[in-house]
Amino acid sequence: MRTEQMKAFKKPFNEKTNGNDPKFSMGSYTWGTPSPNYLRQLSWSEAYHVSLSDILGSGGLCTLRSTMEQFAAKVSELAQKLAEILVEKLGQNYSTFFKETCLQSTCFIRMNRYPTCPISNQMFGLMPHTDSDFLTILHQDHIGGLQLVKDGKWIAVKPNQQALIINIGDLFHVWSNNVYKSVHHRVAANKLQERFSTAYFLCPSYDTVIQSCVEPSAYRKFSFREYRQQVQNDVKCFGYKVGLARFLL
Ligand SMILES: O=C(O)CCC(=O)C(=O)O
Ligand SMILES: [Fe+2]
Repeated sequence: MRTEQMKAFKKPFNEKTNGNDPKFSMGSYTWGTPSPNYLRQLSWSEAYHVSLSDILGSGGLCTLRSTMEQFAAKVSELAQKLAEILVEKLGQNYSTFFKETCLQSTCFIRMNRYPTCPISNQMFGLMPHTDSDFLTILHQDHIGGLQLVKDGKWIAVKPNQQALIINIGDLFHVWSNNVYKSVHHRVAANKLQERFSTAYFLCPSYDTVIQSCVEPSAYRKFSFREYRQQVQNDVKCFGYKVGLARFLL
């Protein structure tokens, strides 16, 4: 998977941006941040953010897409299992909720590349954020740079290529009514070495209503579509994601 990912990023810029190669939907390839207001809001990275509905059943014609499909099949099984365990630990009986709402076709894979950055002390590889999903399964290479907030402090996640990193996302945060915390994370820019990572986002269909599994809920109900829209609008207007604060009751 990583080899195919590296090949995809090696393509000339105009091939990546015109959306024809490697045949993902228009807009899957992104670089930087959509509308930064100042330098520190510009992520020093490029990514393919791919809806699995684009690649499922693509057959063997494109090596990247069929590799992604195989990767997704394995990782989605793991994501489902983890979600089930997390629900069970909450004492909730929603054993089929994730199987029914987070189909493979509604999930996403994001391939990230962080090029070397000559002004690494002024930039992030990826701006601080939380993920807008139920949970994320992340694989990073040996370079390091991922950091997360623990007890109010930014700490580095030691790179380990033999391990997967599991992040709770905003939707589980709401669903568990603040029991599982959506983790703030970011990637430091690196002056000397490029870095790659691959993320699988467990997402529901856009119509799914997100609400806490217990009452009284700290958040108002919203659809996943509404949440994505709000996040996109905020990023466009302010240069950053406001996130769950918008939905607090
Ligand atoms: O590259 C990483 O380690 C983090 C990637 C990430 O947070 C994301 O794609 O949402
Ligand atoms: Fe993330």
